Amino acid sequence: MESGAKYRVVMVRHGESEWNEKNLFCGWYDADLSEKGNKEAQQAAETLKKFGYKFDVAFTSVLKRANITLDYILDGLGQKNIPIQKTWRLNERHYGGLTGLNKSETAAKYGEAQVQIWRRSFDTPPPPMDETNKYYKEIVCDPRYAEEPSKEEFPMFESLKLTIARTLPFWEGKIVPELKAGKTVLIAAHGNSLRGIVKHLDCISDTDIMGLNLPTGIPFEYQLDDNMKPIVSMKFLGDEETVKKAMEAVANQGKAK
Ligand SMILES: O=C(O)[C@H](O)COP(=O)(O)O
Repeated sequence: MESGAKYRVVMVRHGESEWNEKNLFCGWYDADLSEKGNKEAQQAAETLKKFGYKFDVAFTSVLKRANITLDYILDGLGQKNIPIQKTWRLNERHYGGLTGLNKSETAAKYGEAQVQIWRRSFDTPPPPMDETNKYYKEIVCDPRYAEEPSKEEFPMFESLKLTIARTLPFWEGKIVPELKAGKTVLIAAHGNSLRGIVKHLDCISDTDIMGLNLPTGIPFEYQLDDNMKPIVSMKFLGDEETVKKAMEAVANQGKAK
């Protein structure tokens, strides 16, 4: 590790999902990985193996696109026996009433600027999901949420600010203690739940966070000092050009065709 660094955590956004492929707002809908997403997850395992990563504990959401990505990675590393904690607090941001809509069609209807605000602003939430949304029942009545979140906590929409409000307590309460215990941590989660953690670690402003798009399936590392401050920040394990192109592709999902 770099000098002054004490803790290492690797984060990875799930591989491309079938709804990413169709360019649909996904959020808490439990989309599967696309064929490309499976391959991205397998490539992530190969990359992490090449760099010799050995994880002690992993964290993921309760959504299968992240869980399958994690499974591919741990399987590829031969580390499937490490403890895994799954939590709704690492779920993707809840896209509310936009869930299931096509991002380009939504940009054509409401304007690219409005879609950019819904996708990337800090504290402007999407419109709420209500019972007329095709996916309302499937999400709200999902047995995986029987215990938590509580009825009061169960989101019908989330801004990044609201997402951070439920992700950060888990980071501080469950992930940081593992790091302080000397564990190397792997987090397989989602574009916006990870944007929230990154915003916190790097103290990114509410304005500057609008410019961050995380690519699918490319792991990135943080090395943190004793005060959890980054010594190494968002170091992607992939060549710069590939990462840049992948980030641009995510940004362009919000363009009207
Ligand atoms: O939930 C989704 O639609 C994606 O996984 C993340 O979408 P975004 O890049 O539009 O925020």
